[in-house]
Amino acid sequence: HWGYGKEDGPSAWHRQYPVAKGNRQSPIDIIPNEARRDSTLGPIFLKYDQCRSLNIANNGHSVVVEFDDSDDRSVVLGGPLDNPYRLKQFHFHWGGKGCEGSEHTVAGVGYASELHVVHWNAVKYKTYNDAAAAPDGLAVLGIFLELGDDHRWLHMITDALYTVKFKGSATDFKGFNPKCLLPSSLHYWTYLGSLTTPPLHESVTWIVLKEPIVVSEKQLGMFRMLQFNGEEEDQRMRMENNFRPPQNLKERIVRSSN
Ligand SMILES: Nc1nnc(SCC(=O)Nc2ccc(S(N)(=O)=O)cc2)s1
Ligand SMILES: [Zn+2]
Repeated sequence: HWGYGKEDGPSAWHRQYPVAKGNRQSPIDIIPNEARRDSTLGPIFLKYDQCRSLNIANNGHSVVVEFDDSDDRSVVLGGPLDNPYRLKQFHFHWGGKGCEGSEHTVAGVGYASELHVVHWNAVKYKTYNDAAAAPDGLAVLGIFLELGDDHRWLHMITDALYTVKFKGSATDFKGFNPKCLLPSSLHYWTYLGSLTTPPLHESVTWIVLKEPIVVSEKQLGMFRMLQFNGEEEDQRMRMENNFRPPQNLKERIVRSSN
């Protein structure tokens, strides 16, 4: 199975997932000076007030908070999107102590971590899995985390991490609204890309926010108590450095909101 180690990591994924060498792979290095300012790109709107979080889980690659996506109660719309996209889940990618950990980089510089808020096009597709394999199926909001003071709301996530230490564990996680994890500005870069983990489907309209949120090293360190392995496995592997490095931009352009 795929992972982030030497043998099963990003450089090996192409063997089982040939699309890894495709023309719209993610993440990428975003070069602000080369992004095209597009006046037709309007603001994005995040309608999360009615969102219903369900659980928090360790899927062996990251920690994921899932939402009830049985109706259009919470969606992202506007910006580059032709339809509203339904909130499905969010998860994180991070590094080792003091190392970089984001997936997208900005002019070659990485952040300590990156939050991905995953939405799917329920107007055009019947199920999430159908959408996840379609070129306009997903919209993922990328938010950079940089190190500084404690984030006032992240403790709601880090306080729950001990309950999902091992791969395959999940616990109830109700009443969490990801709005509390947003920066003050919703200015963004956008480009057409892919899932950043297998199956690497080229189905994502990426919306990467320019402004990072600030979390403390202590808070980010709590994520490293998670393990890639299941409770019953002998080999204990700390969950860290679960990020794919930037991929070739190929024939794509990155657009910038105003
Ligand atoms: N046959 C299939 N396997 N897996 C799927 S879709 C599962 C899924 O949601 N994967 C997923 C992978 C990466 C990302 S990410 N890091 O946000 O690009 C989001 C989501 S369809
Ligand atoms: Zn992700």
